[in-house]
Amino acid sequence: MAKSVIVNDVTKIYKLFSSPKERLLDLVIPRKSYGENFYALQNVSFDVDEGDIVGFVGVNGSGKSTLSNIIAGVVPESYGSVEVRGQAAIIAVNSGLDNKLTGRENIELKLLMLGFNKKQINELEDEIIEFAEVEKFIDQPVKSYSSGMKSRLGFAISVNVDPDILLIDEALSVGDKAFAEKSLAKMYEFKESGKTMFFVSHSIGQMKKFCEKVVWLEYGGVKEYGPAKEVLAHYEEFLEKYKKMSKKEKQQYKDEVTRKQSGIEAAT
Ligand SMILES: Nc1ncnc2c1ncn2[C@@H]1O[C@H](COP(=O)(O)OP(=O)(O)OP(=O)(O)O)[C@@H](O)[C@H]1O
Repeated sequence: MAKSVIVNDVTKIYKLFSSPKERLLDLVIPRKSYGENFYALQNVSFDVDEGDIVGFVGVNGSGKSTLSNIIAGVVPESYGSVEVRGQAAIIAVNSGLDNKLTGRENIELKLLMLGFNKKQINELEDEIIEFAEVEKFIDQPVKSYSSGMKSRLGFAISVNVDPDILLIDEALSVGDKAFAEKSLAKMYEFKESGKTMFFVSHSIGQMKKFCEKVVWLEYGGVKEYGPAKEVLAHYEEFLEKYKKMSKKEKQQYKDEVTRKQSGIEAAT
């Protein structure tokens, strides 16, 4: 089976600044001393076959969105590499639309960036507008849209460009029931056509229904990767325990995991 995505030792570092002044200083005189390095992902490796449907699970802040955005090419990795065969498109709750532009301008910009020509854009535009159900508002700036409208438009653009790889980040949790059903039908179409899909959701039920494999992320590292049934069973077991932990115990657990990830063993 041909590989569709190879994630090779990917690390993502965000710089955390203590003040806007520090951020500015870092821009003017970039020095290591400005800002603190925060590891959102650390040495993440796994690969995915063509046609696989892969879920990302993990508690809040474990790096699911960062990883999806890196695979989609929206966010650059700091170290490591991601090989992607074909065109990837991401659908996210935060739909990646430019608020200052109108809906139509956003469609055109996104399609231009994906390499479509004027004729193809004209053909696709109406389909996208109709799918998103935003006909009346398409020439208004996106900042005037409701969050449901924004996510419908983001979803419509991503699925209608017919990408080889589709990443869906919590996108099914917004919008009304009718749109969610329409979106799900579109995703099943993708599944049937044998395309690779990534799926981020806090709903284990949705994961079970949809995914064949699951990557369990824990504070930026891969805790487990394998058949969905197996990994989700382990993750559910963990969640039961995690939910019962106090804030202090959660912090201790996080410290222990991140210490192991960075290769520093406890002194005792
Ligand atoms: N632009 C950024 N600058 C600084 N830190 C960031 C940035 N984006 C994400 N992070 C941090 O990186 C970590 C991973 O975030 P990410 O959104 O990928 O996690 P997640 O698993 O998708 O979380 P959630 O389930 O809450 O959506 C978090 O601690 C987050 O605060």
